[in-house]
Amino acid sequence: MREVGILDIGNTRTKWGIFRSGKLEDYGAFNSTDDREAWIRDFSNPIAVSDVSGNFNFKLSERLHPIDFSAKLPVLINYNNPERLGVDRIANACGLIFDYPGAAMAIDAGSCITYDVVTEKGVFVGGGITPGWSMRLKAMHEFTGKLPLVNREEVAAQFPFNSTYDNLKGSTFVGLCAEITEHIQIFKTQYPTGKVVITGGDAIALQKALKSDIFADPNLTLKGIFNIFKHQYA
Ligand SMILES: Nc1ncnc2c1ncn2[C@@H]1O[C@H](COP(=O)(O)OP(=O)(O)O)[C@@H](O)[C@H]1O
Ligand SMILES: CC(C)(COP(=O)(O)O)[C@@H](O)C(=O)NCCC(=O)O
Ligand SMILES: [K+]
Repeated sequence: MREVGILDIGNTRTKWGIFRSGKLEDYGAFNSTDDREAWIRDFSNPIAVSDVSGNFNFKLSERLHPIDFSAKLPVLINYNNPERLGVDRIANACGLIFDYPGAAMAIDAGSCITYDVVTEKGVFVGGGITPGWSMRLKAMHEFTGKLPLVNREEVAAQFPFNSTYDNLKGSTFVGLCAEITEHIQIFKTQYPTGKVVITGGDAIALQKALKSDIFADPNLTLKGIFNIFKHQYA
């Protein structure tokens, strides 16, 4: 297993990674499905795939291996309906287990925000799911007659915000940060020495704004998929 490719197919973007001798050496995100297909065609080694979009064609190449959640995993799963659990969330749990020993929580700020908690004994015990940053802004535009589509960015202004754009932008951001901070606080009450790791497309922007002491690890899911693949095929 000198070289392994990884695909993390989310509901917004597909992220890719290449591990050589167990180390993530190259990574990125595709701009289109055509780019993704070309990458798969050109990659000559096994490719481990996590797909939560549900519309990826695994028949494109025989080098594609869906990570199999009914097979052995480096994490134990304690979830009422494990058959529905997002594979990206299990991958995040498996990323935590190897790189952040002890109790830990992954916050994956992607299309949705997921909270994934792993105990010190290496058991995934659930977490939470809420709408992601872009999804919140898109929803207000789509489900109203008059609200504009606003870019996700922080506002320099303070509450009370003074224009339509800043009302949407500013309070969405205040709400997002408050929600994440509250989840971290609850987690810390239950696991006082637990580590918190933020990942996903919005991780860096959010880490900067959050006052809590948390790690940003944008490649946590890629590393978790690799850990699972290694566990199942090595
Ligand atoms: N270049 C980008 N294209 C699209 N979304 C981006 C980009 N950079 C950051 N984002 C933000 O990241 C989110 C997607 O994060 P990602 O972790 O890729 O999600 P998913 O795994 O659900 O596809 C978007 O909803 C958006 O808020
Ligand atoms: C919650 C998710 C939509 C997150 O997907 P993402 O935002 O990364 O595209 C995905 O993990 C999923 O479809 N989960 C299934 C439900 C569950 O985890 O219980
Ligand atoms: K994700």
